[in-house]
Amino acid sequence: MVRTKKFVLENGFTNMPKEEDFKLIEEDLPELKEGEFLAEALYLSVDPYMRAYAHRLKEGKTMIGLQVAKILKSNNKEFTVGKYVVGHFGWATHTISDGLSTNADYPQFPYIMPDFGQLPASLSLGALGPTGNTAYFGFTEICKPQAGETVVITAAAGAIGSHVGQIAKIKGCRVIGITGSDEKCKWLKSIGFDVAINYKNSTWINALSEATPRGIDCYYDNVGGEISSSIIQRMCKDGRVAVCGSISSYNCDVHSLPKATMIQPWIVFQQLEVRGFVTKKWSHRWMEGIKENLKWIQEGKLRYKETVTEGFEYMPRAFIGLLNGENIGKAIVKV
Ligand SMILES: NC(=O)C1=CN([C@@H]2O[C@H](COP(=O)(O)OP(=O)(O)OC[C@H]3O[C@@H](n4cnc5c(N)ncnc54)[C@H](OP(=O)(O)O)[C@@H]3O)[C@@H](O)[C@H]2O)C=CC1
Ligand SMILES: C/C=C/C(C)=O
Repeated sequence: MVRTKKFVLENGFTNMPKEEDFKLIEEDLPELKEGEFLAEALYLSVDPYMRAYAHRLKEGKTMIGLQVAKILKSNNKEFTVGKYVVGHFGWATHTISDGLSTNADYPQFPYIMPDFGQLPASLSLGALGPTGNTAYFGFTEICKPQAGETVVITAAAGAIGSHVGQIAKIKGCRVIGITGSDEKCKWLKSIGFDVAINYKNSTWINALSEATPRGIDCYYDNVGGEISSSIIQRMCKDGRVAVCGSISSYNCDVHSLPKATMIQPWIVFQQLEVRGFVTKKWSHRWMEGIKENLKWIQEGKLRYKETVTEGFEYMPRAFIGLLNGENIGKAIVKV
């Protein structure tokens, strides 16, 4: 008999999630049926979408989330013992799966982790998983960057932002990152960003103007709100905006969303292409993104950083820390 620990949602979130909103419970798992396997989590991901999708979460249900897990027992020919599986198994230490989609709200099939050579399995949650693919497809397909263009990225020191910035450098662009601390700015410069600006400084817009004398060709938007309105007002004609997320709104009730300056005149007169996306759109090309990012990492062109919280019981703390901007690079939890 295997016992799993899991976090269920105790209370629906009001504004910033609190540790009391989660409850850690233990459960015995049943014996495996034909076609099933048992996996033990090694690393779990904490991500902003867990807050953005809060309206879909039900009290008493296991928190949603991706993990990479080791297969301990199996009655499934595709998922054999000893392999690592990447799956949306939620905030749980042990899972029984039949290899099919586990979550109707975020349907995605588990898959066997590709061979990363000596690189850590945790990268399957970040640079060599959804994060890397969100950066790769969202940036290359929507921003369509050209060498010499100016690219601005928000939440630039986070998992996706730092990855996008490095792809932009590979593509020959000039890259400006907007982030929330001087320490993060320093790190962005160390991985090749041309300019890094702390939006918590009251003069950040002046710094952005100085850094973009010709305007902005591509904007990879992770935050939305007033920061994005200020950036979009500096876009060049025919500029492209990839709207990846709007984290500045996630902790607000839908009835009290922050107001931001109107941007439609800039969209019209600069003839901007503004495109939202969800990475699932490129599910059919998933392994292409992973392969490309792996190649860049192996060639030394793409660096990754992880903020690792040790201990499954600290999942809520790691998640709240992410929403508070405590992470640099990808936020993960090591069981
Ligand atoms: N469209 C899609 O398919 C997907 C979209 N996303 C979205 O991408 C974005 C980045 O995600 P990810 O890289 O995983 O997370 P990050 O690693 O970037 O972590 C979130 C960061 O957001 C910043 N932040 C938090 N609150 C605010 C705020 N009010 N204003 C400005 N910045 C804030 C913080 O950094 P700082 O110190 O700089 O403030 C924090 O570290 C999110 O919006 C997420 O929802 C993610 C996955 C898939
Ligand atoms: C699939 C992820 C979506 C967001 C908004 O994070």
